[in-house]
Amino acid sequence: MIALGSDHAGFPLKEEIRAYLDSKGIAYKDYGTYSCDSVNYALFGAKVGKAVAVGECEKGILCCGTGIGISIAANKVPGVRAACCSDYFSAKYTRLHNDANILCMGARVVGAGLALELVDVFLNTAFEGGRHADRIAVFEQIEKGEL
Ligand SMILES: O=C(CO)[C@H](O)[C@H](O)[C@H](O)COP(=O)(O)O
Repeated sequence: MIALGSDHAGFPLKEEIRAYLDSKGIAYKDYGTYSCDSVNYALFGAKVGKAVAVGECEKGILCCGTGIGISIAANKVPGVRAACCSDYFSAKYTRLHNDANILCMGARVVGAGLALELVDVFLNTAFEGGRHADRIAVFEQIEKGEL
């Protein structure tokens, strides 16, 4: 199950992604927003972040104008590794090396064509583990205030 979320700026891109997931038969839960009316991106970053952190959803996809504000919000939730990406290489390697669990994109940065490629590689690339797992373990220490 994929958690989807956006603010008003990201809403049109979220709709494109929703249609793409439907076409691929990929299950998702849409945490809003549901229109272009102005809203605060942080609320939706938090909703999707929590859904992923508690295991209600395996991964998340978030969109705002730049992808940055909503990624900052999601990353405040312990257990979230949200990556704001606008190129294919980053979307792939944030899975391989960072085990990112939320992909964030800017609807004012990337077009729908590229965004769907990023979604595809993000959802279909497995974490490499090994030395990268040791590095990710340090995130947890940071979250616990040990570092
Ligand atoms: O948080 C952001 C910047 O990282 C997002 O791009 C928002 O979507 C943006 O700030 C919203 O701007 P608006 O002028 O209120 O539409």
